[in-house]
Amino acid sequence: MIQLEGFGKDYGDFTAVENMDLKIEAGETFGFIGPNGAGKSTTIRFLATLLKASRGRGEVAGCDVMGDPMGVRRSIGYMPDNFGVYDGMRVWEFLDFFAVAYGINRTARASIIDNVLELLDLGHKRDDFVNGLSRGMKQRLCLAKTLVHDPPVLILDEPASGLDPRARVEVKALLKELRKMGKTILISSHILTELADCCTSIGIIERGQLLMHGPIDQVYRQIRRNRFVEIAFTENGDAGISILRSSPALRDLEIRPDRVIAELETDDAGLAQLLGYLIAQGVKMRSFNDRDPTLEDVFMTVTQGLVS
Ligand SMILES: Nc1ncnc2c1ncn2[C@@H]1O[C@H](COP(=O)(O)OP(=O)(O)OP(=O)(O)O)[C@@H](O)[C@H]1O
Repeated sequence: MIQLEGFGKDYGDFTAVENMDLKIEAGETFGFIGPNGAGKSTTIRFLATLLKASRGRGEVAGCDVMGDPMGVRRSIGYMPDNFGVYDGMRVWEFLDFFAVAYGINRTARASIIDNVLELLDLGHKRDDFVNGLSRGMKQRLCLAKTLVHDPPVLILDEPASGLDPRARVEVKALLKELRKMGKTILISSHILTELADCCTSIGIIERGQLLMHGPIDQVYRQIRRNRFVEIAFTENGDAGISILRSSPALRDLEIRPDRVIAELETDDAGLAQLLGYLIAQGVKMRSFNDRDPTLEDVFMTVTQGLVS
């Protein structure tokens, strides 16, 4: 549904995105993850037909991004990172304005606006002025705007940025709902955990390079050679930490007040051996938990500390 082939973008001498290949299948919710300045918005703005590529090409819903921009625009709902709402308009008028722009006739518009308002839980704000809405409500209204022409593809640039935790949870729930409706979604974020439970696939971008992408479980598996073990010591914790530090398999060690998290390049046998050794050395533990990597772990492993 979304495809990039050798996409690159330069701003003068500066290369913002290098030679990016990407394929997102229909029905996927793709999390585009990277720190500030990584090149997410540049890629997204190209896909939304707002920016020309310096090299390469892209396709959205079968339409060539540069050859058929109108086809692409009809197929996408785009939410920019810096969105604005027009002052002096009521909520329903704002949506009606975009529905008119998409050429939807008057009769259809009324029911579409009602449906979209209901989906976004904005029905009670129908007649409010948009400039009086809270940030969270404005963000939701912007999301509503992307849906009025019922596009198969949604391209959302940091839709949850600046929202409080409750509003973030609501955005995530909404994304799941939209996925169930069959939408293909590309969503960007620099907050890793934000996307962990609502994406089917992810791509990790840093300094203009897509370092890794694929189905979320595949990406996890690729880095699975590194194991993340959470250990809570009850006695001789200092000795435990020294043992971990002297292990040749240790890649990273995070020490927290109640536990440590060791990243180890080893297998099941190696972990069993380490556990046995800790016990033999008189280190007491209430847990030694080989946990699944989190999105944060994946990101740190993949970017290998290039993040400044
Ligand atoms: N119009 C422009 N002219 C010059 N440089 C630009 C322009 N737009 C973006 N850049 C640079 O290109 C790089 C990528 O920017 P981009 O906005 O795509 O990153 P991003 O991953 O979306 O970051 P953020 O999370 O901060 O939005 C940055 O170094 C940015 O400063």
